[in-house]
Amino acid sequence: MSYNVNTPEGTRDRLFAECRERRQVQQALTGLFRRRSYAEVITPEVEFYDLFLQSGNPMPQEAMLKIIDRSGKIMVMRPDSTTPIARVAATKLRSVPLPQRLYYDQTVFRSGREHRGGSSEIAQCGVELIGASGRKADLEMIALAVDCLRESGLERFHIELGHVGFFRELTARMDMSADAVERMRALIEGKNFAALGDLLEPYAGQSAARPLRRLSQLFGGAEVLDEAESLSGGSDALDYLRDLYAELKAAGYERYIRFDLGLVHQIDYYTGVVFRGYVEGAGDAVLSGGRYDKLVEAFGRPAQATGFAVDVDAVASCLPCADLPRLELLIHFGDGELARALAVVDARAPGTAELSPFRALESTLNLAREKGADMVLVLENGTERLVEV
Ligand SMILES: N[C@@H](Cc1c[nH]c[nH+]1)C(=O)O
Repeated sequence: MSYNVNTPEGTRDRLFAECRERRQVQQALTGLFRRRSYAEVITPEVEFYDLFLQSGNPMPQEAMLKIIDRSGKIMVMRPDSTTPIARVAATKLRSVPLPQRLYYDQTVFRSGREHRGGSSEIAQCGVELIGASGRKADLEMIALAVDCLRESGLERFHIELGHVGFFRELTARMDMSADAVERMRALIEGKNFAALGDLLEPYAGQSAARPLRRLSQLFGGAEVLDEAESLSGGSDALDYLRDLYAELKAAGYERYIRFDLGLVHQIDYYTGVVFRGYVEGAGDAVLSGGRYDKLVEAFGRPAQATGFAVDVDAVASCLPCADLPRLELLIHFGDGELARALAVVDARAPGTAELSPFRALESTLNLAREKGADMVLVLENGTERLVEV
């Protein structure tokens, strides 16, 4: 393998149309965030590893890309934006009144996604609503998640709502080690029905074993709340989801909302409603978020919060391909004609005209043929003429 020509695993060059599509989605999302009064923050690309241990691990430590600095400290390429933003809200923005609405447009780095064809560099646009608890803040966030995907140009998508409290309520009723609960969480998250059944086998006599076993299959329309209710015998988390649904329905968001009670999330900091956005026909989530009421407090400022991030490239890949402009005109200009030549380029649609670097007109004409341009504009001694290629 040559290190000169290959990029590291999980990374790649992105060219032309892909860049345009990414920018288009970023513009749509950040425009919407600003309209809803979110202000931008940019956090460092490299952070101390310890930062991410502050309130549980947001992800397995082997997923973080590590760097050792000069003094031997372990640093990581930003694996998540929510944790650094919680740090900022609790420190630099400590005296700014709550709630704070913050947004970001930055990359996170997570390795281990390569084997599924995924990238280690994930361009995210996200929001954090810090210092707001309860249903109004959750409703604002879920409505914004729907509006984001609509604003990006997607039509066939939905947001799946879950609640980590439901899983917690059920596991609290189980006599089970913390380790087994964690293993169970991973199996539910991965919708690994068979292994989940095996894990729960020895606990079959306990009352919450049956709903836990069904958890990874409890997804779909609002009817899954009824099924979950009859399996579990009722739960505060389910009542809360029902209440949110009624309000979202009244606001016209009903067609975008589904439920997945098996959404028990790998990221550790969630404490309440969690949600993911899916585009029909595409496998992985394009949006992910939820309520995290303890993370900001871990940095010294009690503040309940909620937020989400959009995977910009995942959204872009679901949109129709952007048409790249075609070069139509080359400009062949003589001495003293630079300003006029640039004025012609600037006046035309971007990407449709460019300057020829050659002195001889014949070379410019050859270049025009090679690049497929239709015309050459010759600017010489204050005159201009068009030459067909
Ligand atoms: N940081 C989360 C998304 C999120 C933002 N706020 C809350 N959750 C992620 O990358 O999946």
